Amino acid sequence: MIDVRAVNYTLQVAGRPLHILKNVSLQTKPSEVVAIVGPSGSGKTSLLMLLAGLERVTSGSLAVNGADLTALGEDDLARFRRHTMGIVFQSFHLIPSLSAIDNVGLALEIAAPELSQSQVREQASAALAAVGLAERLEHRPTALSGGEQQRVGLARAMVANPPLLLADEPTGNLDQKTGAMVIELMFNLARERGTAVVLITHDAALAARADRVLTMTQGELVEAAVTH
Ligand SMILES: Nc1ncnc2c1ncn2[C@@H]1O[C@H](COP(=O)(O)OP(=O)(O)OP(=O)(O)O)[C@@H](O)[C@H]1O
Repeated sequence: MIDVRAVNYTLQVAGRPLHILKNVSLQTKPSEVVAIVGPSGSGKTSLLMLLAGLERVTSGSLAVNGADLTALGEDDLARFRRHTMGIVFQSFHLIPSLSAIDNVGLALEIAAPELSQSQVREQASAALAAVGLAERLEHRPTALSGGEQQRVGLARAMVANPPLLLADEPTGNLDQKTGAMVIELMFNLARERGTAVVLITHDAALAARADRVLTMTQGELVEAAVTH
């Protein structure tokens, strides 16, 4: 699913190079659930941004689902993102003026413009039911709890059935119990559908539920433990 080899990622900050990722390699299989842990500022989000095609590597190779992201232009990258991955963020990033079903429906429309309005509603509604929110379809984000908002975020990321789910501290804004529930849901959905997952978390207990745990330390990625 993911094939990252000898990736370096360097930004120029105040005229000086900042080496954010150093010789990072990572190979994952389809359906594999990988957790990345590590201290704040170690480069975890930067790696996710590269995997999402939202930033570009400085050197090295990076392929996702068979596509060489270093060779794609911006339009192809955008198309690739729409069809290949769902992304869940720490701060939910829902559109405040839209109901839960419209937040999810909009993502589906973008990924699958050929669908009719009624198909979009039907599939968005099913995606929300899959995260336990069948009774909250018309709620706007402000009328939902944090855990519910993140479940909408998860439904939005999964509604087009992407082969890869990227999650950047999806429980970071939730209390421990709610966070554990959202992760449980995410892992269950991913396993049911064979979705590969790359999850960034500060929570070692949540990370331990993944197939593999890797640790990022000062821009270097190492395999931490085999959990199963
Ligand atoms: N656009 C940028 N300009 C300057 N520095 C940056 C930029 N993006 C990232 N950095 C720096 O690169 C380092 C890695 O950042 P990154 O967000 O990847 O870390 P992280 O491991 O995800 O941290 P956290 O757990 O706190 O989210 C940090 O020191 C950060 O300040």
